[in-house]
Amino acid sequence: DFQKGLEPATTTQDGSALRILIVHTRWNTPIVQGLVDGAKKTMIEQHNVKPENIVIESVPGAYELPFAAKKLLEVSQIRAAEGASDLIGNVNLLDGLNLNSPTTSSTGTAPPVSGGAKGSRQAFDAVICIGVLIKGSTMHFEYICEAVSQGIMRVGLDSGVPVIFGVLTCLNEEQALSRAGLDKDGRGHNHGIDWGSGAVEMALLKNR
Ligand SMILES: O=c1[nH]c(NC[C@H](O)[C@H](O)[C@H](O)CO)c([N+](=O)[O-])c(=O)[nH]1
Repeated sequence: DFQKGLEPATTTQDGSALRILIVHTRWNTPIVQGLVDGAKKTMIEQHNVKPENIVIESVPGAYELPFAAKKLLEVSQIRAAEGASDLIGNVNLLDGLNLNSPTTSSTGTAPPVSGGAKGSRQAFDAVICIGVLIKGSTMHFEYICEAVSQGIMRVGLDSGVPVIFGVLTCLNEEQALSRAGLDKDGRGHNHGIDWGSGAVEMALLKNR
């Protein structure tokens, strides 16, 4: 069982250049929202991730998390490559980088990343998949937990982008509330905090 103080110690890291995707489910929404808020707040306040560089998407349930993470990662990587090709498209080999072109900034880097989820061309540096599975009276829970954990691991390994497993697999609602820091006696710990720190740490490791 979770014992306070055993979670991984985290120091502040420089997340200021990172773009992070959070995909969350629409099951057990008050608990999921607490976890999402914990991850987002930690990334912004402790690790200096820019709010406009945190993109939040939702899916019906935990079983949909791996597909959404895979798909949204792919789209972000294609858009980033398009951005780079726009830049390359403006290189006039005869006289070097055409710095007068409207699509390159004075430093000849890719077009300035316009803030916000839709406009940015920066690929995601990490994904956090957040969901809450609570056991019912059938084996449905076991099958989903296994499929989702294997699926999320596979997206990370296949894409080369770290995907944080932010899925609580609980035997009852009390366990879930405690792990989102929403339990009445306040003895719990919001695991979203650890997932936010983990996403920044693994994104920086990917970018080394
Ligand atoms: O996110 C969850 N999805 C759940 N089921 C839905 C599943 O994730 C898929 O959305 C559904 O099977 C359609 O693919 C849950 N339960 O069934 O208990 C649950 O607790 N949490």
